[in-house]
Amino acid sequence: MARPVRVVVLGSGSWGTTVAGLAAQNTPTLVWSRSSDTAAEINKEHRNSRYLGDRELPADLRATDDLIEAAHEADVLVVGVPSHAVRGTLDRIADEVRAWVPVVSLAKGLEPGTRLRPTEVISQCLPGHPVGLLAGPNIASEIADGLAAASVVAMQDESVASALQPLFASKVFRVYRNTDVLGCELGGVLKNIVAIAAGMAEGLGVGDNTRAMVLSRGLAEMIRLGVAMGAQPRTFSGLTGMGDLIATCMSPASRNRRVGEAIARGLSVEEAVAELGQVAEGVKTAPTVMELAREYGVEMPIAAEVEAVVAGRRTPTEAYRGLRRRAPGDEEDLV
Ligand SMILES: NC(=O)C1=CN([C@@H]2O[C@H](COP(=O)(O)OP(=O)(O)OC[C@H]3O[C@@H](n4cnc5c(N)ncnc54)[C@H](O)[C@@H]3O)[C@@H](O)[C@H]2O)C=CC1
Ligand SMILES: O=C(CO)COP(=O)(O)O
Repeated sequence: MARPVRVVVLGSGSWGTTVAGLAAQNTPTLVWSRSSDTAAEINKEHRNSRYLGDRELPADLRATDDLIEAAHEADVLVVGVPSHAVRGTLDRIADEVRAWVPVVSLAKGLEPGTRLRPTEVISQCLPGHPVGLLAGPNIASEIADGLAAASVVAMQDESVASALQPLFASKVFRVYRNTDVLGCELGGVLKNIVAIAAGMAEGLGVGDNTRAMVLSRGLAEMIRLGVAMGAQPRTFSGLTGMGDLIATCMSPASRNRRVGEAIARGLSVEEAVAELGQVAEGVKTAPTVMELAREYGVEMPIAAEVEAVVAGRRTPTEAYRGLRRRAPGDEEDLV
């Protein structure tokens, strides 16, 4: 009998640990943590208190602080570190991962400097491997609590995607497939910036109509840049686009939204990020997205205001005033 597929997740933050917990219910799974204390806590107490509080993890989820050991074990490699850490982590194991092992990114940001998406960074570090991502409206704490949700494995090769789906799925976690890797990945990246705007709106005490305007016009910006870069417009009305945008903008647990709210309360960006103690990818990604918007010649007024706020050039109140300066054009003009 063939031995089961072994999943290895790199990164033991809130989402890396949660995805490892999902996989461990289906197949032998190992999570790598750069913290030996966290690895020991997962192994001995089946918890990751720093990121997931008292939530109990599957007893057979194993953890290690040895990156090389983790790389050797992988039949499927899941990259769950933040976008800025993907290259540094994978460079250390480029010669250790077996050829053809599929690699699945969880990261929702862009690499600062290169402007590359995480799957592009992965392809540079691990050439020749099938590379894709798992994304959707997936607030980690809710999924760790066992609440129902859905996600998407995006891979160019549908047969690899089909093989990956059951590794992460459960009765309450539905995993779809999509071959539009670019569109799915950009959805997760861009919604974080709109979520910072939604958080600022929350902190400023706006009404529901304003919230809905930020989401809808934010989605229009996501589609505009995505299509200019070559993504399928339809992808943005699915789980990885509108779905993730709604979850992240609405959830008080979203780190990006919380950063926006904290800035509107008067904290500096640095103070807001420090208060959070977890990654809010939209903060680092906003300037990179505006570079892409300029390169592709697309207008992204909401993202531009968010970028100005995180760079300290505007207050949230000024940013919302700034949005009013632009004359409304044709609503259908998405591209
Ligand atoms: N938390 C969530 O609900 C979701 C998060 N994501 C995405 O997943 C990615 C990971 O996020 P989280 O687990 O939530 O972050 P987190 O802030 O909870 O944890 C980050 C993890 O990465 C590790 N890390 C940070 N810098 C590192 C470095 N230079 N080298 C190695 N390890 C490093 C930290 O020690 C920690 O274990 C992000 O791109 C995020 O946008 C995607 C879906 C849901
Ligand atoms: O991507 C997420 C939900 O799908 C998590 O969003 P935050 O990083 O804002 O918490």
